Amino acid sequence: TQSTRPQRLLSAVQKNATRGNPRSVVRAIDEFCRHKEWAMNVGDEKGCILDSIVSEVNPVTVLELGTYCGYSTVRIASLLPPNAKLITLEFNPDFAAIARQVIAWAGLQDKVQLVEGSSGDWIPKIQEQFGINTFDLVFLDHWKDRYLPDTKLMEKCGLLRKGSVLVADNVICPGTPDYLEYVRSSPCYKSQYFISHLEYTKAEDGLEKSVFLG
Ligand SMILES: O=C(NC/C=C/[C@H]1O[C@@H](n2cnc3cncnc32)[C@H](O)[C@@H]1O)c1cc([N+](=O)[O-])cc(O)c1O
Ligand SMILES: [Mg+2]
Repeated sequence: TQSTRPQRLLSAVQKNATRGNPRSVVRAIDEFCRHKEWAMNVGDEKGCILDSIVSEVNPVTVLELGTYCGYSTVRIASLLPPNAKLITLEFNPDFAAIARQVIAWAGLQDKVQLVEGSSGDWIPKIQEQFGINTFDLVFLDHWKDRYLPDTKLMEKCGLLRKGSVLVADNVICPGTPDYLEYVRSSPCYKSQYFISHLEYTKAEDGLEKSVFLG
């Protein structure tokens, strides 16, 4: 049977990356996506911006919405302090299965909890299920029309505290206009745009960093 792109991406990791070396996993995926098959990872250029924000926040609790193949999961988790936890939500079982293997190849399975399910269902259950009260950092990279409803849901569930940092991918391409309008106009957020390019292309895209003011 024909393989899927995520399966071919995983094969590239297993062939070209060193077990237990997250940087080699990130490099192998970027090489595959730049020279073989484009895939919707945050990528190397926006990834460097994401790395700098993660390092600045030095989060103990992280939530990622939309795991896909686990590229940004590995990038973020590789920068976390030893006691930190990253919860990543992915509702497509095929993508989740690939991401688990990519995360394991990087040796980061002890820092990462991949939850198979939808953000809408799981955001209200995280506190009771995982004993996490609030998130220091949230990375939004799932369906673009879910960014705003899920942000409002996180506020409602008390998952954000004064100083929590939201980082949103693709605010220009494909674009998340309603989310951008909300975080840039709401008095509850201090927002900043980091201009970059859509992964592996010359098109403009960027990350929006929004600090929740409580
Ligand atoms: O569409 C994009 N991303 C959507 C990502 C979607 C991923 O998040 C999961 N998901 C969705 N809602 C979910 C709710 N709950 C859990 N997982 C969920 C989907 O199963 C998929 O694994 C995209 C597109 C381009 N592009 O150039 O076209 C570039 C990018 O960087 C992108 O991120
Ligand atoms: Mg994206």
